[in-house]
Amino acid sequence: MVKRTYAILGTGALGGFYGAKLQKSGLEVHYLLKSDYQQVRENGLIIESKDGDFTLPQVNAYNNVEKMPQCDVVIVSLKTTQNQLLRDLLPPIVKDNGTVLVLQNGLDIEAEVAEIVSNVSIIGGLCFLCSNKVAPGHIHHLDYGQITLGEYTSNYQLTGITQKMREVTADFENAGISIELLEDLLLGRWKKLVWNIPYNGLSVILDARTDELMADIHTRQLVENLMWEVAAGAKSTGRIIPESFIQTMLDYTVKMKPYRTSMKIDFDECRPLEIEAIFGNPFRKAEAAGVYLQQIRCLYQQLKFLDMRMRK
Ligand SMILES: NC(=O)C1=CN([C@@H]2O[C@H](COP(=O)(O)OP(=O)(O)OC[C@H]3O[C@@H](n4cnc5c(N)ncnc54)[C@H](OP(=O)(O)O)[C@@H]3O)[C@@H](O)[C@H]2O)C=CC1
Ligand SMILES: CC(C)(CO)C(=O)C(=O)O
Repeated sequence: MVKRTYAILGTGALGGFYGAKLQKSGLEVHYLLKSDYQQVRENGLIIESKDGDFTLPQVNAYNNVEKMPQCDVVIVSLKTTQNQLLRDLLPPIVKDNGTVLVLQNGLDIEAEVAEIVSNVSIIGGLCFLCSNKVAPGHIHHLDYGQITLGEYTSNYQLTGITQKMREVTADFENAGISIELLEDLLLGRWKKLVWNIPYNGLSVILDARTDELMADIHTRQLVENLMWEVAAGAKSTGRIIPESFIQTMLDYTVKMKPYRTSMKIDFDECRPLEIEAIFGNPFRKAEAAGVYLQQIRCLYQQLKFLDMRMRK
């Protein structure tokens, strides 16, 4: 059987981790980098992981997509704040009839990708991962790692489990990454937002870790109210998030090790925040369906202020 080749668009905390796992399992992986290019080209990748540390002294590193070979599967793992680059980065490296696997947080990114490339399958992946890039080419995987995958079709109609989903799943599972398959990508994306909207947003605005947000009765209530509003957003697009799921997310976070969300880390390190993909797209999608997500819009407005002030 011919092995599929992979490209990683953005070799950071997430792309570096999954790419290195795929390479370690025997697949050919090509990594696009920016500031870490020289270091990674010369020294490879270091993965410090709760599942076992490993290094890849030699990797296929690039700082220009034009030099990369076309690959069967292209993993989009930039921060969504860089997605305006996809128009230039994606077309040269994805094979005709290949797959684009979007592993970013947020909503509606697959629809943006579909406007850029045609004759490819687009799969969205929700990553339940806690990983940080701690130095150039050095990734620290703290916890979790499972990915939930669903294939995108126009307007997020239900697809069932497709052949392309099964192929990607086989490669990831062979690399030791657990996969769950979804027939309804849009529902999966809304469910991931049940976590990301309250915790990412409040962690920045209130300067708090997840354990602090859960320990205080006022912030815990805020978290829960926001989760309900995400469920209302989902409902406006015809997707039902059951009450039990909200309870599961609250319980999951209470049991989690105290966690500084990725948005809080970005804020602390003065990097642009993924506000549009995680907050803007959801409230705009709901508004287009006639439902006004007041609390989420309020978080969005505060985060936009903080992001703008930080950049000044
Ligand atoms: N980290 C995690 O545990 C999780 C992350 N996610 C999501 O995954 C996505 C990626 O996040 P994460 O990996 O944490 O982010 P990182 O910032 O760690 O990684 C993004 C990488 O993209 C690189 N990059 C940026 N611009 C370019 C460019 N023009 N060419 C090549 N490389 C470029 C960055 O390089 P440089 O540093 O040089 O700018 C960086 O290494 C986000 O949407 C996030 O929300 C979802 C779940 C968990
Ligand atoms: C929920 C969490 C922290 C890990 O499961 C995550 O996936 C994220 O930061 O987006």
